[in-house]
Amino acid sequence: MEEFTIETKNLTKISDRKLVDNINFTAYSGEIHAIIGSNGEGKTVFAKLLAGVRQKTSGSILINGSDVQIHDIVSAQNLGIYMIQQEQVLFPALTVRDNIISGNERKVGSSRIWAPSKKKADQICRQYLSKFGLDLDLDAPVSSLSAMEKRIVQLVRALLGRPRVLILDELSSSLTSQEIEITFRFLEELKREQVAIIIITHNYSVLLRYCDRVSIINDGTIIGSYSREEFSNPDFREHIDKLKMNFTYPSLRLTPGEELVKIDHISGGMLKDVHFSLREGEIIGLAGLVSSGRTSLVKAIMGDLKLTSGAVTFPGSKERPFINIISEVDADMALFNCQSIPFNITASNFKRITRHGFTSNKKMNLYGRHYLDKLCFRNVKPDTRVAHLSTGNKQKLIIARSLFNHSNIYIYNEPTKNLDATSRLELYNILNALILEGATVLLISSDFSELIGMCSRIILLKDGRQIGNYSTNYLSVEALSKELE
Ligand SMILES: Nc1ncnc2c1ncn2[C@@H]1O[C@H](COP(=O)(O)OP(=O)(O)OP(=O)(O)O)[C@@H](O)[C@H]1O
Repeated sequence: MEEFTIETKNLTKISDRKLVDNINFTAYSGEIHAIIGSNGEGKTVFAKLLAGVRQKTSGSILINGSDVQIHDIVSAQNLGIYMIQQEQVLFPALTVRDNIISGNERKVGSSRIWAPSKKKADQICRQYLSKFGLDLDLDAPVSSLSAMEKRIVQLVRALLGRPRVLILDELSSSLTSQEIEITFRFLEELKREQVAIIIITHNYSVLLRYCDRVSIINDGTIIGSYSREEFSNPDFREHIDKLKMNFTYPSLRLTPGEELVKIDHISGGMLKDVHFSLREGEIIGLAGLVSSGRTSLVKAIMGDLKLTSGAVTFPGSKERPFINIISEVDADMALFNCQSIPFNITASNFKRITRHGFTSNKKMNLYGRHYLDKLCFRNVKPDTRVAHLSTGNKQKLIIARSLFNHSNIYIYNEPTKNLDATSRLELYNILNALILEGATVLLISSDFSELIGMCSRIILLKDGRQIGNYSTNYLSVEALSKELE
């Protein structure tokens, strides 16, 4: 592929306010260009304008200096611009094969009339999936895949279109460092083929390790662009400090108190002889790769999995206590999109806002405002529509909802996915406050540095078996990844 540039000149998008404000931006073929910034600053809206998912209000997009018209996704794709969105844009009930091939039929050799043969489609799907080390059942519905596998299916679908510009919105969230490495090894290959790769990320190590250039978005506009050689400039460091991307974990190690949950040699589903305890004042990490049994273990604790041996007990409670959980489903599935922000926050415990049998709107709004402040939502008001929130802000809303309902057992599955560094730190401090009050937290995360930074112990699961229960004092990300290989 020949070299080219994709540029924007004064690109602007106005909705109820300016979401993208006069952005001048250039990305070059054969580079990985990162876009960074806090939650809700306009990164996704900007990327969607390039990819034709949303339409600009004014300004222009240019390829090699010539104005191009992007009216919709198809016109963007005809110019070679493809985007992997943060939300999963897949057909959950269709097979892996159909999801990959849909929209790409002509590119895999079908005629105007006939769909591509199953044999040909399978061959192409396997060829691309194997680049990521995946050997998926092509007849499986996409809904049965893990987060990483779904992302790769979306990526493969885009790759079949032979993109010139590939935009990846938060590809690395919920991926382990190994999975990130596999993905970027492939992106490096595309880079050599002169594809311009634009990634939106909150992950500082991804930025340092893989990106050639970075643009910083604040309040809908680009406030600085830096090449890799400029990453040590004081000016750039100042931006990074402001975004807190180089934060250190506020780890708090307390002496564990009473046992709150005892997982006593349980087997059932895919779990085999898993055993550990959750005690007051502890954050315990749970690490495992795809299909390791993390979800089954959560189900077992919630009483939602039939056990063949062992038991989950709650010493100190006569009956099953209330467990506060953030599950792995996408924010869009977990929120009431047509209801207000205060409704979504207080929905976990309407009793707290009920007077004389009626929910009090006044109390609902009061609590809504309180949690918006507590979790530092920027540019968000209680009456902002939930559907219009950025992905990171939706995730914060889920966290706020879980905090609204007090409990002393918290199970948080990937709670920091899509959060900017400031919001992550905010959440870590909240977790510390919870354990200081005597709660216990089971933190499930693909981010091993987060687990090592915040947890006192880490349980390792592999193929449903517990292969380790380690203190994090002397544990490194590399050692943890090696154990799980
Ligand atoms: N359709 C819409 N109408 C009104 N406001 C919107 C709409 N879509 C997005 N916004 C607002 O635009 C701003 C930028 O959103 P965007 O999704 O681009 O943020 P982001 O920088 O990608 O954040 P994150 O890191 O959380 O993904 C947010 O304040 C969001 O609430």
